[in-house]
Amino acid sequence: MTVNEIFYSLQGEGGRVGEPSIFIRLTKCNLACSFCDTDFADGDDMSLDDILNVISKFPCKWIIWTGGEPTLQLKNDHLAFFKERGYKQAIETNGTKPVPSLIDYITCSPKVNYSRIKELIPRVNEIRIPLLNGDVLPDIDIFPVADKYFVSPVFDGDKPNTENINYCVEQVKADTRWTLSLQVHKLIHIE
Ligand SMILES: Nc1nc2[nH]cc(C(=O)O)c2c(=O)[nH]1
Ligand code: SF4
Ligand SMILES: [Mg+2]
Repeated sequence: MTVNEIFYSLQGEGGRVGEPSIFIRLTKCNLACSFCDTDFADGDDMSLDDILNVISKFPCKWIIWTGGEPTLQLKNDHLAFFKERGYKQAIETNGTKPVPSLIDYITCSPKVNYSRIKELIPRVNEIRIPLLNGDVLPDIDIFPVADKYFVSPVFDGDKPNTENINYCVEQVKADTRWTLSLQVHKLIHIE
């Protein structure tokens, strides 16, 4: 696999915020969002053993596959390798590709083609939609069934954007099926 970076931190967003997690950021994405906060272009080829060598140093059994768009590379063969070694595996996906079945926790952060996501990924653990001041919050029913639906105000890089946050607060207050999610890792300056 081509890997951009591997780091150990706390999940900074969504329904599992604060949980220790090993982030494996895979190279490549099939979208080019204006607000993208990740430089995922570079990467090194790593075998599954190479990756295991790095992550086994961390006292944690949860992996978060992210990117870029991790579904462009991630297959059940990869997931089975880590599952056999006692890891649980989550994914942060943009919802444009199917998710391999061995994933234990799916966060879908939709950016485009909202109505197609349901066909590709019928059930997710969380939807976490990035929103900018003035963006129309889509009807929640367009998305796959989820345990939780989050609105995530887009930050200015690593800094909170007060206008975006206030706008998202109003959206959530107006439709209580949504919950606000902040990028806590940026607020507390961790990776
Ligand atoms: N702490 C922390 N939590 C995160 N949750 C999703 C992230 C991502 O970049 O996909 C991320 C990240 O980069 N850092
Ligand atoms: S889908 Fe995610 S990683 Fe890809 S360009 Fe958009 S924000 Fe960046
Ligand atoms: Mg990030």
